[in-house]
Order: sequence, then structure tokens, then C-alpha cells
Amino acid sequence: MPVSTRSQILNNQDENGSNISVQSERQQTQIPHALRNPHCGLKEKLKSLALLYEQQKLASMASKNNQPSKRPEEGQQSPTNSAIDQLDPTPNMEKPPAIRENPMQNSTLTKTNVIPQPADDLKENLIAENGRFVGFSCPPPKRAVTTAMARRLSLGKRRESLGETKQSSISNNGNKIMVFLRLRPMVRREKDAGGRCCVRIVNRRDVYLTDFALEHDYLRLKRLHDRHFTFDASFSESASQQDVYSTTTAELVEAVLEGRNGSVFCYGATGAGKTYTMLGTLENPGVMVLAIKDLFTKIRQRSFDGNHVVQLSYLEVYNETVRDLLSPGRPLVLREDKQGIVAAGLTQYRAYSTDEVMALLIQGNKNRTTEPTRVNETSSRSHAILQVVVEYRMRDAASMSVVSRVGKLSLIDLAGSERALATDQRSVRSIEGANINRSLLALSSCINALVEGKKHIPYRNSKLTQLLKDSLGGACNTVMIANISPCNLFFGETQNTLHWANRAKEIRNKACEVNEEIVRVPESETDQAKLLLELQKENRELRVQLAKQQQKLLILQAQSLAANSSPGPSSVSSLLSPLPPPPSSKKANKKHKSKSSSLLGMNCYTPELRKKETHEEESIRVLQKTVKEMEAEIERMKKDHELQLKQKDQVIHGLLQKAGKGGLGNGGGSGQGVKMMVTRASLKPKESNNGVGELRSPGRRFLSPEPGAKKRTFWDITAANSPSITTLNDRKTRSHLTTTEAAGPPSLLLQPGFSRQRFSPLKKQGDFQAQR
Ligand SMILES: Nc1ncnc2c1ncn2[C@@H]1O[C@H](COP(=O)(O)OP(=O)(O)OP(=O)(O)O)[C@@H](O)[C@H]1O
Repeated sequence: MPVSTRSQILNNQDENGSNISVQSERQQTQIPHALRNPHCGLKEKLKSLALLYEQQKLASMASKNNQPSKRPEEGQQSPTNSAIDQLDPTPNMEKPPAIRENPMQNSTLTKTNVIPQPADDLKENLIAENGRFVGFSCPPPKRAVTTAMARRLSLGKRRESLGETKQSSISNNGNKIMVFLRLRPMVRREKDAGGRCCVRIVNRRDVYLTDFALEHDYLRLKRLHDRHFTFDASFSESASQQDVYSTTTAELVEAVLEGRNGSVFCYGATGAGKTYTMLGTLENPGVMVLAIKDLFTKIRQRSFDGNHVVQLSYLEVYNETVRDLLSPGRPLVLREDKQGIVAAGLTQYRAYSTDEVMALLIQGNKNRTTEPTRVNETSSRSHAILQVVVEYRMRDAASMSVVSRVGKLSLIDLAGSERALATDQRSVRSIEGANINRSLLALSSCINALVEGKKHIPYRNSKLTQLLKDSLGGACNTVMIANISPCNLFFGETQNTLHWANRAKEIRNKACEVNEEIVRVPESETDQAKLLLELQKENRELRVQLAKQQQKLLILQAQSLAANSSPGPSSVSSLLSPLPPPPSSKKANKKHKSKSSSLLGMNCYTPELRKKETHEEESIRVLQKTVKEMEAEIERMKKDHELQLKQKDQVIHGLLQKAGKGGLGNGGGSGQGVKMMVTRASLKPKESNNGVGELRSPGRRFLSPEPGAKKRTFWDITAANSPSITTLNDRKTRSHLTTTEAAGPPSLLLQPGFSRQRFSPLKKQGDFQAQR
């Protein structure tokens, strides 16, 4: 292509310097020399091809614009004077000199300043000067009316974009992580250094980046598609902290209260505004502060239906060591357990109010490593992770169950990615920088692996990635906020951040399920221990009652037997008479003696005596009947008691098994508590000697006997198997033993003491039956 023609196309000027309107047919179809010349290199050919392509495109656009231009309808803004251009508040954005110099900047686009454009949005904001791209149009100084309109407009737009965000957010976005962009305002230093705004946000989503270094390089300028990014939402420099919080994190806080995990992390170059976004200032608190405030407000609103426990920890990763920011000390070691990666020994503070959390945050930030660098006076030299764990427990009295939900919110302020020159050359800073970059590189590798769907994700490459394992690729709702500076002096960093964030959009996390546990036992350890003790006490009482009934029954049986064995009126009357008076009662003793002596002295039956005897026989029959009734009643009671005891034993056994599994409450803590209570109880001295209600060890006391094992109960000795009832069966009952006593050593059941004395009447009964 002739040099003159090429420069004309580049500058969109004719030889006289006036703007060209339409490219001639000849120019459009002319095949560049480089393409025709076989000796030209590939690079040359490609350049020529690109030029040819642009040339044709320019020609077609110019011909379009050459058509009679329509007047904008009333109230309709011309493209460059679009509402967004006019009203978008960008207070700190400097107007590029090219715009100031361009006389066409506020007029409709004409053929002279048309350049290839990637999208309609961008069309409104691109400015070309004499056919050369000079940057994005920045708004003129704002007027009062403009601000109000801008607010209205931006609110409308915000609603729109929030609507979109909501639609595609946590629940509906599958499990893709959400990526937001935040542009900070230009700082004085950047302005002083002659920086220009190279970032433009359109529609609260699209981000356009301009490389002013290439403004004279027409070829590279065309690669605009490389510099257009779209995120879930993009915040311009005028966005408030509350705006950023409510769009990015508010939903995560809600989800955490429902028992889901959430992570928010800020990424960006050093000085890009990460700490400002995460922590903020006293006047403009950031996401961490607003999230905690919101969390406590929401907890207060819901506290009527259960208990919430908020615990928080704050750590930093500095030079590949993990430190506790709330109680600084030795570096912490990372361990992997069933909850994921945890820093062993990290302090967990229980927080009851926002103020308390704020105090802890301030304390933690004082301990955080920050150093002034060339870029940022308060540059964070470490990655900081604030973790808030919210546990919600609700007891359902009706179903005797406890619902427990645990949600974890991780708020991460990453250290800035940086160039060594951008920060400092001093050794400590450069080592820090190298470590920061290494960990961020590890983070990038993880993101790449996740995006590419690789099986192995190299989390272990750095402490940071180990700690973020949950948030990236785990079961978690994750939000990333990419922070950038608008200044063209940091173009490289900004571009890197944008590419990085764009890639992160592809990460898919696992489905974030509710961490909920329903335990069908009383909630607290004390409650369980109380219940156990109550059951034990009840059990003991039942056993004592049973023993008493047994005793009564035996006495009655003995009386009845005695009456049967000696039908003589004297013995019957003595047996049927109430228990002999105590020896202290001398009078009664005397009376008794005289009565028995008079009876013994009788040797003839008088009608009076016969009558008396008949009467006594009658009494015996009544007594026997009563005994039978009582026996039946005791039998019934015995069965009832046995049933109750069995049920209680089953409940206790069930509880102990649960406690043994450690499945009670959260993490098995309550289970251990029960175990402890039982152990403590079992260590107590025995409460009674009669074998009733003894608590030796949980295993002996509460566990059911092995299936098939013969359980030796009180009933083996007494009641149903009592020798008074079964005497000739095969079982080694007491009566059996009494009859075979001579054959071998006495059974343990017949050891001196309780059993021998207690059962002496039975022996009588056995003798009596043998006699019969
Ligand atoms: N949105 C914003 N509005 C006003 N000022 C901001 C905003 N974002 C950042 N700044 C200011 O920019 C400066 C640098 O911000 P900040 O310290 O948050 O950067 P950083 O990304 O955390 O840097 P580093 O990685 O070095 O710690 C601070 O003075 C901060 O007040």
C-alpha cells in the first residue's frame, strides 16, 4: 500500500489535512503490496491484512454516516451526550487532554471521528481525534441538576443490575462463584503524577480498559475485545460501601444464618482498594464491619425462635506463616480434619454484640502486618482472614430433638499482587513481596485447575490456598471482589486483575448445602445427665418397692404355711394373731404367755371349744383366701415392675449408646459429657447394700445382658421361681437346693446373711411339703 494512502487511513485525513469521508472504491479493494509480494514476511502480511480489514470497515461505517443524519428526537441524547456520559458521577476522573482539545467531543459522531467499535455501549464513550482513538470520554463538570438526575438514573440502573444480580445470584447461579469489580477513585498522588483514567464502567456491569500507551499504535488499538470485561456487577468510584456490601455480601450473610458457608475475598494490585473495601474507615466501614452488623441485626430479629452462638477468629498469612491476630504468639500449624483445613490453636472468640466484634477487629488489625510502600502508605503485607461461625440451636420440646445449624462466613483481605519496583527494593519488603506473589500465584494455579476441571487442585502449594480450600471449589457460596485503580500508570496491574477476575468467573463450587443436624435427645449435657440420674433414681425406687412387696408376700406365705402345717387352734391363733409385741412390752408378754399356757393345758373338747375351733377354721379359710388374693396382686405388681424396669433399662441403654457414639449435639461434645456424668456417678460409693439400685459401672449397670445370657434377677430367688411355688422342677431354685443341700456345698444364694435368714421360712415350707 502506498505510504500516503496508509497514513491517510490511519489519520482519516486527506492530503490537505481535511477529514476524509468516504474511502474510494479503489482504495477499498486495493490489495496491499505486502500481500502481493511473496518476499514479504508473515508479520508484514498480517499487518497489511489487518489494515485492509480496518480500511474496509472504516469505509463501510463512513458510508453509513454519510447518509443524511437523523436529528435526535426531542429529549433523546446524542450518542456522545448520552445520559450515562453526561450524568455518571466520576468526580475524581480527570478529563484526558485529548478530549479537552477535541472540538467534536460534545457533538454527534460524524464520519470523521468514527473508529471501529466493539460494542454499542462503548460507541457512546469512545472519542477519536482526527480519526485516532484518544480515549474514553469523561464527563464534563457536573451541574446541580445533573447530580439529581444521575442519582435517579443510577438508581434505576442499579435496580436493573441488582435485579440481574439477584437473578443470577447464589441460589440461581448454580454454584458458580460470583465476581464483582470495584474501581477506586484516583488518589492525589496519581493525579500529581499525571495519571489518566483508563477504566470505564458502563451499565454497572461492563468494564472497558484503555491503554494510553498504545494510542498511537493503530494496530494494537484494535484489540479492544481483550479489554472488555463483564462481571456480575461493577462498581464505579462513586459506589458507596453500603452499595458494595448489599450487592455482594448481604445474601451470603442470610445464607450463613441458614447454615451455609460463605466466603468473600478481595483481590487486586497493591493500593487498589482491597483493605478499604473489606475494612473501610471509621466513617465508611467496609464489608467486614457491615456484614457483622447485619449479622447481629438479623440474629436479633430471629432470636425468638432459638439460640445463636457467634464465634470469630482472625488470622493472617504472612511470609507463609499463619498467625493469630486476636492473640498473637507462635505461628499456627494447619491441620486437616473433618471440618476441613483448620489452624490448630487458633483463638475462637464468642461474640455477643457488634461492638465487641468491632473491638476485636480493631485489635486484630493493630496486630496485622502493614508497611508503607511506594504505592500505598498502609500497604497490607499479609493475607487476612476473618472467620465468623454462626451456630443456631433450636430445641423442639415435643419431639425431644435439637436442630443445630452451623454456617461459616470467611471474609478475606488478600495482600496486593505487586511488582518489586512498584513497592520497594529493600530486602524485607521484596521478600514479603515475593511471598505474597508466590501465594497469589498458587491461588491462580488453583483457579486455573478448577476452571479447567482438573482432578488435582494444588491447594497444598501455599498456606493461603490451603486456607481457601473451602471457598474455592468447596461447598460454599463464594464472592470475589476485584479491586482496580483507574490510573493508567497501573494499567498492567489493572489488566492482570481484570483477566484474573474474568477467569475466576468460571470456577464452579460444589453445591452449598445446609449444615444441619437433628439430634433426637435433650440438648444440653446437663439435661441428659439429669435425665439419667432421674431414671436411675426411679429404677432404684422401683426395685426397693419390689423387694418390699416380696418381703410381704413371703411373710404371708409363711403365715399361711404355718397355719396349714399346724391346724391346732393354738398354733393357728398364734400365727394369725398380729406380729408378737416387742419385748419391751412386759404386760403384753405376760398376757401372751398366760394365754398360750392356758391353751397348752387343754386336753378335752367342750362345745365352746368346738365352736371356737370352727370359728378359727373359718378365719383360716378367710386368711388363705386373702393370701391368695395378695399373691395374685403381687404377681401383677411384679409383672408391672418388671416391664417398667425393662423400659427404663432400654432408655438408659439407648442414651449410653448414643453418648458412646459421640453423636449428641454438635461434634459429639454432649456425648462425651454424658459419658463423663455416668463415669462420675459410677465412681460414687454404693448407695445400698441390698443389691437394689447399685451403680458400679455404666456397662454393668445399664447395658442389657448379652442375648442368650441368663439374667439373674431377684425373681430367680423369690416370687415366680420361689420354692413355695415351684419345688420339684429342674431349676436350681431355693427349694431344690434345700432338698439337695446335703449333696454338695451350699449355693452362693444360701450364703449366711440375708438370704439364709430371709428364706428360713421357705425351708420350713419345704420340710412341711416333704412331710405331707
Ligand atoms: N473506594 C474508595 N474510595 C475512597 N478511597 C479509597 C477507595 N478505595 C481505596 N481508597 C484509598 O486508596 C488507598 C489504598 O487503598 P487500600 O489500602 O485499601 O489498598 P490495598 O489494595 O489494600 O493495598 P495493599 O494491598 O497494599 O494493602 C487508601 O488510602 C484508601 O483510603
